[in-house]
Amino acid sequence: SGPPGYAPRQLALHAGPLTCSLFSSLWVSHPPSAAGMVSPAIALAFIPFLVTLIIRYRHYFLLFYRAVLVRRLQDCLTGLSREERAFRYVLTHAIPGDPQHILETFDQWCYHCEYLSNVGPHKGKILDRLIYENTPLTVLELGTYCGYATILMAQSLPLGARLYTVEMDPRNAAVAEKVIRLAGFDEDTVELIVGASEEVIPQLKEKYGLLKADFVFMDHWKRCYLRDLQLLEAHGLLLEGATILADNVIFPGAPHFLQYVKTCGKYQCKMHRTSLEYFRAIPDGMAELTYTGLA
Ligand SMILES: C[S@@+](CC[C@H](N)C(=O)[O-])C[C@H]1O[C@@H](n2cnc3c(N)ncnc32)[C@H](O)[C@@H]1O
Repeated sequence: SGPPGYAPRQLALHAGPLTCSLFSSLWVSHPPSAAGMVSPAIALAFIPFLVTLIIRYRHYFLLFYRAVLVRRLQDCLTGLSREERAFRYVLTHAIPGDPQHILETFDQWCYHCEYLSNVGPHKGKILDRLIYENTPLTVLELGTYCGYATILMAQSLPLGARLYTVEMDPRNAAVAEKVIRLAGFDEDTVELIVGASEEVIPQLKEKYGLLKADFVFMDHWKRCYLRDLQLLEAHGLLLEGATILADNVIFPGAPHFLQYVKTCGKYQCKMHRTSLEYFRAIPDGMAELTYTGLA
């Protein structure tokens, strides 16, 4: 799951070299006139290129439209953040105390109203299955957002297990706190920590009593994945055999993180190829790691 702004970045990555070479060849053969005007013939020559670009990357344009443009417009019109708007919808449509119904209500909102970067129903199944198979007692989530994945995991935890979830944005954390309590999870089961992961991780043992995690869900900013995994290792917070599930490693991607986990010798890696939350046409993946404690 990723924040708005990914679509243009992804587009620039794909379209950049092609656009540049096209522009530079046109520049050489037809430099702009003194008035700085591009001739209509050259402008016309671009139309097929633009149409091809739009068709090829239509799903990324749609993502940009829904995640950025609609969001900005609604923010101005309502004076609320989109996460607060989603919470209002959930509050009026979901059954309190029923986590599954709350998740489905979020999904309805995301498919029919506005885009949210929850893990979503398809990748959610992978997460749910791993929690079910591993029966972890101590779970750490990095990036709570609205609490979607938090309640998805919490509902499958074995009795006596504890989930710590870390969110740095206080507005998102306020929404998540309400969602988690609406779903019926108390502070003994789910503890929401408001702060940036790089500050919270070093304090997990002493301040929060998290000695070692046997399941980690990484779903915050992708550029933080590698740094935070190494922080977890350095502070001895990973139990041998722990599972780490990292979302969005294909879109928007976390190449340095993937390179590290594949080469450092401390992890067994498996890739779950899937699609971006609420966008079946955009490929994405989740990396499942098993910490061997070696190397
Ligand atoms: C993709 S959303 C998380 C989605 C959530 N896991 C779910 O599936 O419902 C990413 C969230 O991570 C938070 N975040 C990003 N970097 C962070 C960091 N370094 N520490 C804590 N939270 C972070 C953002 O504020 C955002 O709310």
